[in-house]
Amino acid sequence: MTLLVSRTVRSLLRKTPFSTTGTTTPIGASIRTVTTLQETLAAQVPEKQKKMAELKKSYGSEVIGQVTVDQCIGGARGVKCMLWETSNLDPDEGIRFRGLTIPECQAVLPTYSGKAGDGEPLLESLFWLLLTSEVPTKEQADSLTADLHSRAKLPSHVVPLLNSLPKDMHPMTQFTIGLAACQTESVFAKAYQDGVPKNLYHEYALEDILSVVAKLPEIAATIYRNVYHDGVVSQDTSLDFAGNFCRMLGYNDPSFDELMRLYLCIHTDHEGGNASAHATHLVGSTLSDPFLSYAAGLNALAGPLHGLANQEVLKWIQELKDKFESEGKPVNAETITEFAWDTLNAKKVIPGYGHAVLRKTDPRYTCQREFALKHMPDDELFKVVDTIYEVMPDILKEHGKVANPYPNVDSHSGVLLWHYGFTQYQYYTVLFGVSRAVGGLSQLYWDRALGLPLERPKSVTPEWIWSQVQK
Ligand SMILES: CC(=O)SCCNC(=O)CCNC(=O)[C@H](O)C(C)(C)COP(=O)(O)OP(=O)(O)OC[C@H]1O[C@@H](n2cnc3c(N)ncnc32)[C@H](O)[C@@H]1OP(=O)(O)O
Ligand SMILES: O=C([O-])CC(=O)C(=O)O
Repeated sequence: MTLLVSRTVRSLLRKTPFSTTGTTTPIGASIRTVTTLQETLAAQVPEKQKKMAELKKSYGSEVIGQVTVDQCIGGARGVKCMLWETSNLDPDEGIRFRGLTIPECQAVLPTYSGKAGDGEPLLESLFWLLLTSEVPTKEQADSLTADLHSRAKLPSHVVPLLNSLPKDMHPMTQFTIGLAACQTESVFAKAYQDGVPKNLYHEYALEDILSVVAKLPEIAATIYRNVYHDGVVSQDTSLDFAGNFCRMLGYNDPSFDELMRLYLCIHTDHEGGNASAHATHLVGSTLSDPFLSYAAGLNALAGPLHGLANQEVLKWIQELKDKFESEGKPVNAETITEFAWDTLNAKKVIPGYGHAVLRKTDPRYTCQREFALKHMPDDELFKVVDTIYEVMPDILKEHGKVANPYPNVDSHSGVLLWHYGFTQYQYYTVLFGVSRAVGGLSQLYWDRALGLPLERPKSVTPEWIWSQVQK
């Protein structure tokens, strides 16, 4: 540790990649006593680059899969064609972040109180884990909190731009506009224009990645306060990222802070193939900077088959309640079953159910259910969600089409927010978007550090497929 600390101090005295003055300003605050994120990563990069070169040189021509016509036409399900460092998704077990399941993360990652297991992990802890594959100390997580707070200020043109947007523009549209407008701050884009060599791209990418994650809460909170409240965003930077974000949104309840920590952690990453992560990775592979790359990710997240499903779930539940309450009927297993069949017979999807990879209940659903059992066991909407869970898998099995009849993350997140008075469900996907940046952009760092190339798979025409299958 002593050795590492002195190396940290030495490295702080080098010229930072984004310094325009050539001075020896240290990179952040409170980092002299801990090994910083930047240093941890800098120490890992050469070894990872070496391993990657070795993998390519020794095994580059090994076959790891094949592609069927179904997969080619059917959205590339199961095709192994993307490298993803930060997490892996097992169809039965669900997500592992750098090898750790959600309960394992909850057991080992630093929390707000400082004690692992005492409350939900800090988003900063998970960000550190995803980037470095190491569990940080509380001091390291705190140093990242300080670094993110120090980068949070938006460029002066962004809040006026957000204020000028129509209040009925969807919050996700406003969110991508706000983020794209922050791209004026990209040090990666500037470095590229200045001709920086490619072996240094990842250093500039990291600067942008931290800045994007840091700036998202204020963009998100400005939209929320503008659309639903008075437009005023307050802050409390003595808190962690999630706690401060709750204050910015206008919530001041330690239990809601804990929910936000859980929410932000579990939505970060879901391996690489999901649409928002994939879009970020794809756009980043053109050497578009992290601001623009993640704006692409947000646009993917805004689709109802992906992140927007969380708003659709709440809408579905409200419509269900309205229908049966107006008919003087209770919301129970029987009426939910009736409403589900109405939805399916109208050829619409049941939002929050099914998954492209998972084949069991999403562990992100399970941990949210556990949060509800602990914090709001008697909540009316939680009971509705629980009853939906009792009946829906059998309905979907009987329907006979879905590969996975079980709930995904979006099925539960909304009712937890609703319990705390956060009822503006059109906004819910923005919260998802604040979180997904952490996973998608952690990978983007490694994309640049490992020198991954432009992504450009081969497309084929239907005629070509016919010619192949009829050979
Ligand atoms: C964070 C996330 O992105 S999690 C996913 C959030 N999205 C949702 O909850 C929306 C509802 N779910 C769905 O639409 C799907 O399950 C998806 C998009 C998540 C996965 O899609 P796929 O991998 O194609 O699912 P699957 O192989 O099971 O689809 C087979 C058929 O079942 C249908 N199906 C799948 N899930 C559902 C559902 N929840 N309700 C009704 N039908 C469904 C599909 O539309 C498809 O129908 P088709 O043959 O007429 O085209
Ligand atoms: O993995 C997927 O395809 C969708 C999903 O659950 C996520 O992105 O969180």
